[in-house]
Amino acid sequence: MELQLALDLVNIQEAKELVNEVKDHIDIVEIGTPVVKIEGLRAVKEIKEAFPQLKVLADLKTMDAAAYEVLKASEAGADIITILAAAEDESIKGAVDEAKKQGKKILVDLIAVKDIATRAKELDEMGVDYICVHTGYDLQAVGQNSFKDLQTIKGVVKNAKTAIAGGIKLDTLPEVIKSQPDLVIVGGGITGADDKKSAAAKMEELIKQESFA
Ligand SMILES: O=C(CO)[C@H](O)[C@H](O)COP(=O)(O)O
Repeated sequence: MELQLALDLVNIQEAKELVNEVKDHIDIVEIGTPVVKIEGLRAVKEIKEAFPQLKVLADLKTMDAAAYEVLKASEAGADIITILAAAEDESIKGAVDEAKKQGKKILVDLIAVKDIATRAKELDEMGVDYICVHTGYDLQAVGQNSFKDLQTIKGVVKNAKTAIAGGIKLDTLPEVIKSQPDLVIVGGGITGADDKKSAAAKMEELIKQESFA
């Protein structure tokens, strides 16, 4: 099980400072969708150059022109690129094919998909690398989370790795870990903590304990 730090509400300099603080306790740095929109793929490039030991995920949430966007993010240094599960199958397949050519991975985000079991099964058959359940900020604000959705996709996904994102904090991480996702994505649970290094270290510890249990 890996831990991904999601950076959504920062500029490139702030991103570098945050990663520097927690770099020993995370596996993947996510350049969040708002960061890519505001700073461009330059954010991916600069973080990969500054922290080559970490994998970098570009959270493009691609909906169309998938192969081209995967190519550009790959050229910027991304190791993993995201596409929306709601995209056309042709887009998903284009993303998967381009990622294979570039030696990169595709994470598909199920945000806003209603029948996640059916879509997760289809995505799995299309050869994506990760399938992620995700409660975005706007649904977190009305008290929702993706913990049950994770169990649902674990029941149908046979090949891809499973991931979960959306409002995960230190106190809810044990419940998430029980469902054994391959990847846990945490933004505010680390970036909003008074002691970010300690929050990331405690999360890493919980994940390690469970992985070896
Ligand atoms: O993709 C995102 C928002 O669309 C976030 O990166 C993801 O939800 C993780 O952040 P947080 O833990 O703060 O919810």
